[in-house]
This record gives sequence, structure tokens and C-alpha cells, in this order.
Amino acid sequence: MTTARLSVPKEKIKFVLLEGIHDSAVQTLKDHGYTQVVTAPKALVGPELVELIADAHFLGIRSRTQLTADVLEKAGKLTAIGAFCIGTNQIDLQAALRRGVPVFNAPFSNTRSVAELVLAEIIMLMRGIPHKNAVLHRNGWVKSAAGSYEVRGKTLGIVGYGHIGTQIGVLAEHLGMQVVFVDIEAKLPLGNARQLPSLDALLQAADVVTLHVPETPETKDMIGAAQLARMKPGSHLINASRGTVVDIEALADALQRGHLAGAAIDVFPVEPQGNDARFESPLVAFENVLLTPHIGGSTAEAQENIGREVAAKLVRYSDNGSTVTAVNFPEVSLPGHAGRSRLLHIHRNIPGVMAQVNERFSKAGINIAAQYLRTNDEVGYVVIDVDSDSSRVALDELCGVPGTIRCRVLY
Ligand SMILES: NC(=O)c1ccc[n+]([C@@H]2O[C@H](COP(=O)([O-])OP(=O)(O)OC[C@H]3O[C@@H](n4cnc5c(N)ncnc54)[C@H](O)[C@@H]3O)[C@@H](O)[C@H]2O)c1
Ligand SMILES: O=C(O)[C@H](O)COP(=O)(O)O
Repeated sequence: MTTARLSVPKEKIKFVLLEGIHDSAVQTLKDHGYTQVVTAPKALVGPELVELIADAHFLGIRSRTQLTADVLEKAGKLTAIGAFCIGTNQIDLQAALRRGVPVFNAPFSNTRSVAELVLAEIIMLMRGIPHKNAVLHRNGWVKSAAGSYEVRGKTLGIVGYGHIGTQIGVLAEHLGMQVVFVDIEAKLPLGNARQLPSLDALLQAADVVTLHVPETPETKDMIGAAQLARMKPGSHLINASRGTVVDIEALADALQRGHLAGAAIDVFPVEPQGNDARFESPLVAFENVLLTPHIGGSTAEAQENIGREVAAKLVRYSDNGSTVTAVNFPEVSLPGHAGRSRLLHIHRNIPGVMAQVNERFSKAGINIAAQYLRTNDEVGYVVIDVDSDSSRVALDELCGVPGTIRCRVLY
């Protein structure tokens, strides 16, 4: 891979924001002097995506845009990526790291929105509302208590007790539910929640099972035919995590046989690219399934906050070099550098790079005012503050160091 020298004046830095990212992001960028912002309302794929990001310095996406190693390879100027959501499974994080591109996300801003939706779905499912609603839309009438239950006293099983799972547990207890959960980590149970030793134990105990794990190789098809068979007859499944976590054919089969009384599904193995595309799923046949178009985090509050939060992280990286909260990159927290020039150097983590940097600066007579270094297994990130009149020479020296992936001077 060739070394990228990326020192661009602010007004020439190009941001591309896809998937209808909230205007608060554009406003935040403008407030900080970044005026070249291109937006698109949906996810892009193939040549359309490659063409738009070919000269982008910063790219903002949500959960739909797939940033593979191949796509990243074609975005030679890319400096950082913002995932304006929680999940980062749509990005090849290792490929981005190897290209010296940090990835930032919004780990909390939409979690309350998901928790509120799931809480509503628990009640809707336990009262059989999806089916009753569908019947009335066909001019029918089903006034009956059969299959309708209060949630009070019932058991909610939470799979993945993180930011979303914990909030749902607390809200559900307020409704009088018993809460059990599983997680790969030992977690502090909030309220009266209890951590169970296995997924099987949870599936056998819960009246409603709700999934809140990330997409990983371990969570792929985590709920398949065998797990669905272990759920209580007449129980309900909610998935607002990732579409890959549930085997949809197996779920359709469990619903068909009447083993499950209902489900609420917000995420799907294959989702349409945008609002003009067609949605296909075997679940459309079931009136007892609440289907939503991946809108768990789609509220005005969440999207506005995410827009501001992730744009601010990109601005901070661009203005200051800070990589704090990057999900794939050595994290460096940096003070301001008023009165000095700041150089950023991203290199392969091989022996001798720092020795080379210091030797070259010493030979060129460049005084280092401050230096910060963090590494991980693959990459080193060093930030060097120098007197402004030596910044050009310093950049030339830095870019010449063997192992350099990227070097940049901040204006
Ligand atoms: N539907 C939506 O619009 C929407 C919105 C936000 C987030 N999400 C999805 O929800 C997921 C969870 O969000 P969060 O903020 O709670 O994340 P989080 O990282 O705070 O929590 C995830 C929890 O899952 C646990 N976990 C990981 N692998 C596991 C496994 N194999 N078995 C059991 N537990 C496991 C983790 O230890 C962690 O406690 C996100 O990764 C994202 O994919 C969807
Ligand atoms: O990962 C997330 O935060 C959710 O899946 C929401 O994704 P979205 O921004 O594409 O709605």
C-alpha cells in the first residue's frame, strides 16, 4: 500500500454523509468550518458508492452501507469513518485500521429509543394486538380475552444485557415483570434481575425473549430451530438487534406450528437499501408478527443526538487528532495545540519506527514540543507537536519513515 500524505486545508475537506443522517451532523460540521458536505438519503452500493466516496476525506454511514476491504481500497483519501449508529458490523474494521482509518460510532444515543419500542412490543404481543389489528383492518371484529395476558408477573428473558438490555430490564420491572438475562460477561443485575447460567435456561423460563446482542460470528443464527423448540409453548420472540441473530426460516416454522404465539421483528438478514425498495420475508404471511423496518433507533431525539455526537467526533479527529472512543484504533486523548503545528503519523507496528522518527527530527534540527504514542497489535499512532515554522520539513521527514501508512499536518 502506498503512503498517503493527507494535509488538506479545512475548506477543501470533503464529507460524504449517506443514509439520511440527521441535519444536526451537517450543522455541527458547518459550525466548525467544514462546508464541503455531500449528503444522500439512502445507502449506496457498487459503482455508485465507490464513485461518491472516491475523493471523500470523511464518510458517514448508518447500518446499511457495506464498507468492505474492497470498497475502502477505492477510497484513497479516506481519513476517518463515522458510523451514525451503534453497530459497526457493516464496516471491515480491520481493513480500515490497516489503511490508517479510525472508525467512530454513537454507542448510547439511540438505546433509550430501542428500549421504549421493545417495551411497547412486549405489551402488544402479550395482548395479541398484531392479529386483532389486522382483523379490524379487514373489517372483522374479534372481541375476546383468549390468548390475551397482562405482563405483570410474567417473565422477560433478555439475551445481551448491555446498554439496551439493561434499560429494558429496568422498564419491564416497573410493569411488574420478572427479569432474567444471559450475557457472555458477568454483569451487575439492576433491580431484581437475575443472570442465568445458560441461554437454554433462559429460553425455558421466559414468556417473552428479547435479543440485544451485537452481530458477531458467535451470535449468527443464535436463535435457530433447536433454541425455538426450547422456548415455552405460547411464548413470544422480539429481535431488535441484528437480522443475522435469528434463523428466519426456523422462526417462520415455529410460528406456523403455533409453538410461538407471536413475534416482533425489527431487523432482517437482508434489508432493502432504501424506502423505494421492496421488502421480502417469509414473516409477512403471519398476522401475529409485528414487523417494523429497522426503526428501533429511529426517533427524532436519537437521530438528532447521533448526528451531533458522531459529527463532533469526526471534527475532533480532524481538528485535534483525538481518537478517543474509536472502535478499531489506538485511542489517544490530546490537549489543544495552539501556537504549534500538530503532525499525525500512522504506521505499521514494526520495530524501529519511533527510533527513525526521532533520529530524522534530530538530524533536521526539529524541536519536538510534545509527543503522544499509542499502539495496538497492527498499528502505531504517534502525534507530534512542533514549532509552526518547521512543520513542512517535519512532515517530509515523517512521511519518509519506513512503515508509514498515513501522515498529516493539522492546519
Ligand atoms: N434495531 C435498531 O435500530 C438498533 C438500534 C441500536 C442498536 N441495535 C443493535 O443492538 C445491539 C445491542 O446494542 P447495545 O447498545 O445494547 O450494545 P452493548 O454492546 O451495550 O450490549 C451488547 C451486550 O451483548 C453481550 N453479548 C455479546 N455477545 C454475546 C453472546 N454471544 N451471548 C450473550 N451476550 C452477548 C455483550 O457482552 C453486551 O453486554 C447493537 O450491537 C446493535 O446491533 C439495533
Ligand atoms: O446499530 C444501530 O444503532 C441500529 O441498528 C440503528 O441503525 P440505523 O441508524 O441504520 O437505523
